[in-house]
Amino acid sequence: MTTPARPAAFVRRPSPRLSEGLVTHIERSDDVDPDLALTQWQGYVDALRAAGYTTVEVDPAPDCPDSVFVEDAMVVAGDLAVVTAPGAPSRQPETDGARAAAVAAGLTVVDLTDAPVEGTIALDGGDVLKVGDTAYVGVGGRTTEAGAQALAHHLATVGRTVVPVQIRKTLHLKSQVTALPDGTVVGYEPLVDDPAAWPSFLAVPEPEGAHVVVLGGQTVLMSDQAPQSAQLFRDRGWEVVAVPIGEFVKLEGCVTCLSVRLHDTD
Ligand SMILES: NC(=O)NCCC[C@H](N)C(=O)O
Repeated sequence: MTTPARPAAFVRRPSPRLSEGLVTHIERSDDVDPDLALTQWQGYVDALRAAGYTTVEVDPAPDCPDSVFVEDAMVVAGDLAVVTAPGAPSRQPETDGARAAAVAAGLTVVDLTDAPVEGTIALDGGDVLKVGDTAYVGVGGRTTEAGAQALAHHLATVGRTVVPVQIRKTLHLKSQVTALPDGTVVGYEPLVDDPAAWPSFLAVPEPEGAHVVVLGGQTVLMSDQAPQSAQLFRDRGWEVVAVPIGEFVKLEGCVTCLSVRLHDTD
């Protein structure tokens, strides 16, 4: 019997300029603590490792305040890494390090913009929610229609289908919904554009309960600021690992955006 390969995840150390990161749908906080952010980031990385992940550090980008949100720079499906075209100009330099890390990891690497699509191609990885062979792509914030079409072009090569979803209420699609291991989509209803659009939707009682990272098997990783949602998930049979990520939430981040998991669910 062969030993299954350990799952892997890309992470990126926070920039010392984290407090200058973008905020769009929330008030800017004046008390982002870079030391606490680094401690929380290390705790998040440790939680991935404790769940059996090998973590691979993308080279830091100290001049890019939002670079810790590495998920936005790359979409991985199977062995394919699509280097994104971030919708915010200040985040576009983040993709060079992401591309280098994906090449070094031996993935097949393509650029999102290298697709036969008309119009402005922009897409953040935070807008891509993978559930089975479907990638739901949030359009309307950082991601354009052309960006979703370009991703569809690339993901078709690995047998994935893109379903565009219009978003208005949050920065990214995965700021409003993510999926449990069985594909149930979870979201905090006041921030979900259209709960009825999801085939299987579970409302959670806290905003931060909407964000889960599937760690494989029965386990999800989430913020420690959503204890009632965590209990709801436990009651449904899932194991929950909860971590403090408050300094990143102040910059409109969540658990999903702090890593790129090299497996097919989010
Ligand atoms: N995928 C994510 O949820 N990314 C969070 C990005 C937050 C960052 N401050 C931004 O506005 O781009």
